[in-house]
Amino acid sequence: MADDIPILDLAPLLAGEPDALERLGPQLHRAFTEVGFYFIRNHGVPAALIEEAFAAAARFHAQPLEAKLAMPFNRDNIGYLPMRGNTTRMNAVDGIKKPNGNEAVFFKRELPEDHPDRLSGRRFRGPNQWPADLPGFRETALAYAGAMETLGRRLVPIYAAALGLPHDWFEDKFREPMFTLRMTHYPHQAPTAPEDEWGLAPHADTSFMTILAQNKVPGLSIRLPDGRWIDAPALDGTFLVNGGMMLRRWTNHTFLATPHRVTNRSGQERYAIPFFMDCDYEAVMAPVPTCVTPENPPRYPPFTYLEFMNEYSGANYGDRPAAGVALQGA
Ligand SMILES: O=C(O)CCC(=O)C(=O)O
Ligand SMILES: [Fe+2]
Repeated sequence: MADDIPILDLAPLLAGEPDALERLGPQLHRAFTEVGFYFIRNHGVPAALIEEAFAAAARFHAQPLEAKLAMPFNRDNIGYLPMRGNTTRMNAVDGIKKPNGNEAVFFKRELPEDHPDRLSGRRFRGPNQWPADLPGFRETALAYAGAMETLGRRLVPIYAAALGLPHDWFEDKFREPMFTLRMTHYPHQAPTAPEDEWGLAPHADTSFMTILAQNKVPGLSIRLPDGRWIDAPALDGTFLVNGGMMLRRWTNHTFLATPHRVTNRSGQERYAIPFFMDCDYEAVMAPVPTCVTPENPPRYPPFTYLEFMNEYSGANYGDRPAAGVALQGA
């Protein structure tokens, strides 16, 4: 099944070979017009760091429930969301009725306390919440998020090449990109559980780019554009990357935001550590010029991260997510 999902080798790019982007661009274009997912290999992220991040996710969720509830999910989309704490409605693929069978914790970029956005209380710019009794957890989460951000920013010029843009076209829009690190725990579901009892119901991500570390425990499946659901293949030493709704809107529907879902009937606990990367807080996502033609006029007015996320999370949103808010990471 790996045949369905293109594999991009990053070695030439990371080695600085001059024609690397020219060669990767068409591969990415094919991935995002035919599948919506691609693998990357030779990405330069140490396997030990990935292992550590998975272990940190397991340690976090092994804490007593009270410790996790002490850092409740908030209006910045930061903190802990308990089991069955949300139901996929927005971006839902089929009529989803049951809450998601996972618990998750969300972290964003650390901003200095005197950062203007912190001082003015801008949404999605608040402080991370950290567990009080997990030595080393914060360091690992930040190291992993840092490695993912570096990797994500290396990938962005490939998107420009794929879209027929100058290779630095996105550069001033990804100077300090928004991101979310999500650490999810999917308890094992009984083999007899109903079909529609999802670990994570079918959805499209909100992100520009989602980077997902390979999971030793299966459970993720992907809906190809022809409607077939395939199990995500686990290729050693790779990351699986997909695009979300922001990429789809920004590219005026040229690129796919492919639905996917999780069920964990493996008999083991499953953890996942997706990293969702978006553009800068202030960047304006106006339809990419090469994606606008007389036959495909702009489908959306220009928008920002904040506008998109406010709309996505529901306008009337207090300190807690409104009941039924869908939450797929970023
Ligand atoms: O658990 C996984 O493998 C994928 C998770 C996912 O799709 C998400 O968090 O948006
Ligand atoms: Fe997802």
